[in-house]
Amino acid sequence: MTNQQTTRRLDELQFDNQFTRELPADLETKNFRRQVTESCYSSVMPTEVAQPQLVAYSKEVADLLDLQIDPSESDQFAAVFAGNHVLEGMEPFAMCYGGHQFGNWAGQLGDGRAINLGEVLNQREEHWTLQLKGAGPTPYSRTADGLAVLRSSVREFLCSEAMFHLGVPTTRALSLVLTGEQVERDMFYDGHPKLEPGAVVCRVAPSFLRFGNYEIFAARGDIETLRKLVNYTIRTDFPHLGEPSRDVYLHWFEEVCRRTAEMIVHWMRVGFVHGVMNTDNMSILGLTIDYGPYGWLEGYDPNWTPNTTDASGRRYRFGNQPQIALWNLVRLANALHPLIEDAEPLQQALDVYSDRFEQGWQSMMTSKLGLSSFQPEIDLKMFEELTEILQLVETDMTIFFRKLSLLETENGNQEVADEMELLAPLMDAYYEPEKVVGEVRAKICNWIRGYQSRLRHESLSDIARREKMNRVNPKYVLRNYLAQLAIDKAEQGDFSMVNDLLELLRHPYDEQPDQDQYAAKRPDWARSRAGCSMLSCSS
Ligand SMILES: Nc1ncnc2c1ncn2[C@@H]1O[C@H](COP(=O)(O)OP(=O)(O)OP(=O)(O)O)[C@@H](O)[C@H]1O
Ligand SMILES: [Mg+2]
Repeated sequence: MTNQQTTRRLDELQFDNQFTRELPADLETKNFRRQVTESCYSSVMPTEVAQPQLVAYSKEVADLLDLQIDPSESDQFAAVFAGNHVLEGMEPFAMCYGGHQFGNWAGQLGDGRAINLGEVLNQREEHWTLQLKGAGPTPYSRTADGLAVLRSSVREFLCSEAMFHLGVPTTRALSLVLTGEQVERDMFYDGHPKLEPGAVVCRVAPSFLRFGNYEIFAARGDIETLRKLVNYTIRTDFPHLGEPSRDVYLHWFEEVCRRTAEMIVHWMRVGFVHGVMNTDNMSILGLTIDYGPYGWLEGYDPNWTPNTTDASGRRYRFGNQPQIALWNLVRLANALHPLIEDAEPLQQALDVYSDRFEQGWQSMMTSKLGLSSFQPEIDLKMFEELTEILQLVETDMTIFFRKLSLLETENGNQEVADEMELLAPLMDAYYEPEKVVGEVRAKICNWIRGYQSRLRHESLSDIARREKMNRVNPKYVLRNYLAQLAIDKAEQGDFSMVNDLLELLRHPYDEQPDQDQYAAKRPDWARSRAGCSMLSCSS
C-alpha cells in the first residue's frame, strides 16, 4: 500500500456492485432450489451460524481491500466473514453457471455454497469481489447443504495464498472462520458419515466468472443473456480490448486462451495438480479456482491424480492438465460460437493456446534449469530425458529442482569421475536412495554430465545461476501431508500450524533455514493416509 492510501475499517469499506447492477437478475427472491433461467445470478443471504471464530487471515489480501484489521474487532470481522453480518453496501448473490464435469455436460450447477457479498472498490479504483464459500444453501445447492468443513477450508485458504506467493495466477483468500456448527460428511462416500467442524473461507478475486457461466446460456439457446454476459465481461475485466464487437469477442477469447496457457505452465512448474478441472472450475480470468481435491507432486509422476473420484480414469492427472485445459477451452469456444457464427477464427484462437503453452513450457523449463536461452536442438532432448530420469526411481520434484542449482560447473572441464560425488547434491530428493545404483545411477549421471556441459556454454557464474534458479524452483510448497498436519491440529482447536504455514509460504523461494523441516519429503506414514496422498471431493 502506498503512503497516500489510508486504511479503512470494516464498516468504511466502499462497495460498487457492477455485477448485480448490470446483469439480469433472477426475479424470484426466495431461497429454494430451482432451475434459474435468463438470469446471471440470484439474490440470496448467507445463513446465520452459531459462533463465528476467526482462525486465520491474510494481511496481503486485507491490504488489497485497504482493510485494516484491528484485533479488538476480531468478533465483528468473524461475524462478517462467516456471513452473520451483512455490511452496508453488500448485495449478496449466487451466480448461475453450468459445466462439463469429467467430460460430460452436467446442466445447471451454479454457486451451490458460494455467496458473493459484493465488490470492494479500493483506493486504486480496483474492484475486488468478496465471496464466502460454505455460507449456506442457495437456489443452486441441488441436493447438498451449502456448507463447507474445516478440513477443506484450511486447504482452500492456505493453498490460495501459497499459490499467489509462488507467482501462480489464483483467486485469493482473505479469511478462514469457524462457524461453531457441525457438518456431516461421508468423506469417502462409503456409508461412514462423520460430524466435522463447519467453516467459511472468504475468497477474493476481480471476478469469479467461470467457463460454465457462458456455457449455461449457450446450452439453453439463450443467446441474448450470453451476449450480455460476454459484453459485461469485456467491459469490466478486459477493457483494454475496446468496446464489444464480433472482432473484440475473438480477441477476448484469444486472451482467455493465452491466460489459461500461462496458468497451466505455472502449475506444471510448481508441481500442482488441480484434481477437478471441470469447466465450472475454470476461471475466465485464467486464475486457479476451486481448491478442492488438489495435490502437490511429491514423487514426480505425470500419471498422479490426488482425486479419488478420478482414480480410475485419471482424467485430471498431472501430465494431462495441458490437454484438459484445451478440451475445456473447446467447450468455451462452442459456447461462444453463436456470437461468432464461424468455427474457423475460434479454431485459430485455440491454436494460440497450444502455441502459447508450448512456448511457455519451453521457457519455463529453460528457467528451471537455469539456462539463459532455449536452444531447441540440444534442450528439447535434454528436457525429455530429464522427465525420464525423474521417473526411474521415486524422485521428489520440489527437492530435485531446488538442489539441482547446487551442481557445480566452474572447475574447468574435468569430469567428476565419481558417480556418488556427482550425485551427492541430489540424493536428498530420492525416496529410496538405495535404488539409485547400477544402470539407474549411470543414466542419471549421464544426464547430469550432459546438463553440466550445456551449462558450461552459459555465461553465468554458478552463484548467479543458483540465485536465478532459486527464484523459479521453490523450496517450500504446501505439501499434502503438511496441510493434513495443520488440519489435524486445527480440528483439535490449535490453529498455530495453519498460521505457521501461512507465514512460511509467504516466502516459498527463500531458504528460511530455521524452517527446513517443512521442506522435507513426504514421510512414510503419509504415503497412504487419506488427505495426504488421496483426496476426496467431499468437502
Ligand atoms: N456442500 C455443497 N452444497 C451445495 N452445493 C455444493 C456443495 N458442494 C459442491 N456444491 C456445488 O456442486 C458443484 C460442483 O462442486 P465443486 O466441488 O466443483 O465446487 P465447490 O468446491 O463447491 O466450489 P467452487 O468451485 O466455488 O470452489 C458446484 O455447483 C458447487 O457449488
Ligand atoms: Mg467448483
